[in-house]
Amino acid sequence: MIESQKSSTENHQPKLKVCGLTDLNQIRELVALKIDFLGFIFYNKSPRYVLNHLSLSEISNINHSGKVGVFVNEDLEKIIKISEEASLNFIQLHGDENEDFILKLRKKLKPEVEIIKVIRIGNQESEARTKIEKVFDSAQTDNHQPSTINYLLFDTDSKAFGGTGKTFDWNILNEIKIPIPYFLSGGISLENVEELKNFVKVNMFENKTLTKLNIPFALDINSKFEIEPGIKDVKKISKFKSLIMNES
Ligand SMILES: O=C(O)c1ccccc1NCC(=O)[C@H](O)[C@H](O)COP(=O)(O)O
Repeated sequence: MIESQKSSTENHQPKLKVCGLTDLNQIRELVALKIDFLGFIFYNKSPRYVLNHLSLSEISNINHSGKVGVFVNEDLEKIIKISEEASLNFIQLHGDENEDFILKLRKKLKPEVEIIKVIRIGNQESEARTKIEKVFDSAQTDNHQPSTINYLLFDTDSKAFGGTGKTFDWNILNEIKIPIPYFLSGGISLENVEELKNFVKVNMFENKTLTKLNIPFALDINSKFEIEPGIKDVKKISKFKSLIMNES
């Protein structure tokens, strides 16, 4: 984890990821707003499929250290190629990628590129727990580096994989030991800011030590801040950022 990311966890102030970007002017505005992570969808069934709008070299030329490529059950060599040609900093695996695949990917990716593994949450706490344990049992066995997966991202389960605008019951996460920093995702909007702040507060209050804190490392927003798929409402994002960072 890089230094700036550590200090954010220690301050209990979640970082912000805006996902599903397709427009260079909007990306410039979001960079000026100091958005921490910029998400690009490389899944051609998504209405936010970035390669319908931007080339890999245009993405590569965006000067930002939080460029996240989102992939769903993609071919490993294709992920490597895109990661290098678009100069991505993070790979978000949003499908059913298994431990073997993630390990192979880790070995082929540049060491500085970090992996975010998505866990899609349904209605059952026990199911969520099993999914987390499965990811970690496998990632930590044999001589695997503990850093195979750098972050988790919890999103709402759906056949579309992501970008649904639907929330899951965040309280499911309260009872689960989450061993690494995580992104909270799925239907986050201006309408649930108070609920979100409450969730973060409850977690800070109920856990005594920093290592046990279950608060999100970052919040991931997408379809609830759009005018149409891939076109963001930057004013709305700016308002959300102020509210969540207690700036207003
Ligand atoms: O956004 C998409 O179209 C998408 C499609 C397939 C897989 C992932 C996708 N998005 C990835 C994200 O990280 C989204 O931000 C996340 O699913 C939350 O989206 P939303 O519920 O719309 O806030």
